[in-house]
Amino acid sequence: MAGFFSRLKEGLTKTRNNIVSSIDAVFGGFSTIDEDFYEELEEILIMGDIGVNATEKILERLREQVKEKHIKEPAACKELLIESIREQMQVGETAYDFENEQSVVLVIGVNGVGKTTSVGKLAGILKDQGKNVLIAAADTYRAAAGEQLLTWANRAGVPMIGGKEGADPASVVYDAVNAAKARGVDVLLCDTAGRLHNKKNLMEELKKINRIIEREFPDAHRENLVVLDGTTGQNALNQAREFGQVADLTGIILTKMDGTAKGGIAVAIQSELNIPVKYIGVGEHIEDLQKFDPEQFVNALFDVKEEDLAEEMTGGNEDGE
Ligand SMILES: Nc1nc2c(ncn2[C@@H]2O[C@H](COP(=O)(O)OP(=O)(O)OP(=O)(O)O)[C@@H](O)[C@H]2O)c(=O)[nH]1
Repeated sequence: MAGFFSRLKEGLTKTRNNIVSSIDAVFGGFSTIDEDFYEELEEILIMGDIGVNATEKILERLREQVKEKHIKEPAACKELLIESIREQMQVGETAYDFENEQSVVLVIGVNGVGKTTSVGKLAGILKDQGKNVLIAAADTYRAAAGEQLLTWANRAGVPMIGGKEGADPASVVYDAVNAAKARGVDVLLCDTAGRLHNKKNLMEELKKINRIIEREFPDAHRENLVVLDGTTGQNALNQAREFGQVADLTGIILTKMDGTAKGGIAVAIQSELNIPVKYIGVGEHIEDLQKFDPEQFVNALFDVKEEDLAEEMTGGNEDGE
């Protein structure tokens, strides 16, 4: 787990250097907690893509706590700010039932966000858990997409079912679902296209794929993961909302968090979408896709030291790691 945490921390370096060092500068630069202090914090959080709504909630909570605890020194409320961000990210227990049941996992998202890469990484993770995994390459619009996925499938040591360029993606899914049933596959991972002639066609195709899975494999546990590119900021929220109109989204894979200084988007997503971030991508290697733990994310971001965590845990958090 230590390796995981340090990879996460390393992946969040750009965000830490941006948001967290600016926050530190405010804590160090103000001698009293006044409106200017809150305004500066607000600006930094919004600039870091935490989003207007989540920022408002975070600062409202901070103000309450500052009042309640009679805090006068800005430096003394850093912990409270971190805690308030943590609170905003809590969405309850995140379930990974697809790991333990026969499942079909549909991976959707717009073009270039990291769907194929994430399917490949996920296949590797599940295979390492001893699962029988099958990949369906339902992005038949781009020949390179199938080849790229095959490279990942080979790397993960997992079979793949694809179709010729231009084949009907729904027919690839049909074949893959039936193969999954026949072979007793634990998890079928379906990569989908991110680009069609227009958005309407893309959405219609996803609906069709959904219907086929429901009809052919009604007993399978379903997981619909939308992939969002962390570097696209608030746009990512809109994409999730749009995909949410055609598929019952069960989780988010937030990619490229290593490539952005505005990793606050994870806070905005957790706080505003009501769909849990299940995985976070912090690099291009297989081990750079990690299960998302909001607590760990905030600790990695703010570089919360182990001693501080131990203190917090003895403060009543019994189910800490
Ligand atoms: N740095 C970084 N790069 C990533 C991450 N995830 C994906 N990428 C890169 O993002 C690029 C696009 O990823 P793809 O997996 O091809 O995206 P896609 O959504 O399948 O794209 P289409 O097939 O065009 O729809 C690739 O160069 C990946 O290596 C990540 O977490 N960090």
